[in-house]
Amino acid sequence: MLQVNNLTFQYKKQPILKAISFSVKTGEHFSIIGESGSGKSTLLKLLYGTYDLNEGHIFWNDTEILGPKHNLIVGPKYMKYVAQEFDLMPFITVAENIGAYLSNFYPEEKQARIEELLDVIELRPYANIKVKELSGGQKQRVAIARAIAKQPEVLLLDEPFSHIDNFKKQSLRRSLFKYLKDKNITCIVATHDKDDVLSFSDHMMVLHDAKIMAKGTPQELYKSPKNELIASFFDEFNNIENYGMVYANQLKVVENSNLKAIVKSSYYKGNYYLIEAELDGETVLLEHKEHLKKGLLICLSVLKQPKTPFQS
Ligand SMILES: Nc1ncnc2c1ncn2[C@@H]1O[C@H](COP(=O)(O)OP(=O)(O)OP(=O)(O)O)[C@@H](O)[C@H]1O
Repeated sequence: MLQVNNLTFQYKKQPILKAISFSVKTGEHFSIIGESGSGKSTLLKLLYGTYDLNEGHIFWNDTEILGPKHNLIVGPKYMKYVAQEFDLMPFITVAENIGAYLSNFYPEEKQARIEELLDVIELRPYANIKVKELSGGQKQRVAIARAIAKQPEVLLLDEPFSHIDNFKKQSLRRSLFKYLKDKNITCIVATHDKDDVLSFSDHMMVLHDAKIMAKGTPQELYKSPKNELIASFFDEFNNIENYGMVYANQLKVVENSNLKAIVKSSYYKGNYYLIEAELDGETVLLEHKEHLKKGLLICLSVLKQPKTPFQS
């Protein structure tokens, strides 16, 4: 288990992270989300032992993870960290980069392992291409494969698919996260992408103002977002009187109701349209299966229980 107790850190005067405590069980997939600059990358770097903490402790099982004051080489052996700037060897091939830290003692096993990893990152046809000839997204995939080559106990991923196109992203994400679960590798992901979180994370945490704003399972945070920042991570939402935060997919067009709105715009989204409408002088967003004409009067129904008087 990874245990973070009361971690506080500042690069200069301003604290970046204050009194952060959380734990991640072995084999769990844990996501860290938060706005740009909220300290996600910094936290991953601290978990890797890149800097000394100002206060607090980090443990992996019974071993404390300590910073450079205590270690000549940053990064414990059982942990791998894939940073946003992946640091590969450009003049050797994809296969050689992936195998860089694997022992040459058993060449057949090494080859088999490289091939297994090439499949995980879906880059088998590029095995013999030099890394300098790859695109940014392909390099990112090689960096991930190299990090898992020696089967770490803990993998830290910073925006792991940020350079990868939408054509590949979905299948690669499933393939990598399934591989990590199968191997019981604890995985901590800093991300801006709800698709990295919703289907894969066991738990997640939101960083804001140097603190933990919320923690829970993706289902808990999605179903009852504590505030607008959290709701906006997951989806388009509205703030509707008596109901609070209502996702666009919880607002439906019905034959008749007291909620009457005028359509302003329809945005094609593939299997639905995102409709922008005006309700009591406020803009609301809803999902609808068809395009609706600008100026159309529609009646809306909220697929959510109204708030009780005690809810905020
Ligand atoms: N090496 C550094 N020296 C000084 N300040 C830094 C350093 N690295 C990051 N910061 C500052 O720390 C804060 C948190 O940065 P960090 O990169 O951890 O945020 P983040 O949540 O990962 O952002 P993003 O989502 O944009 O990657 C920012 O205000 C940033 O300017």
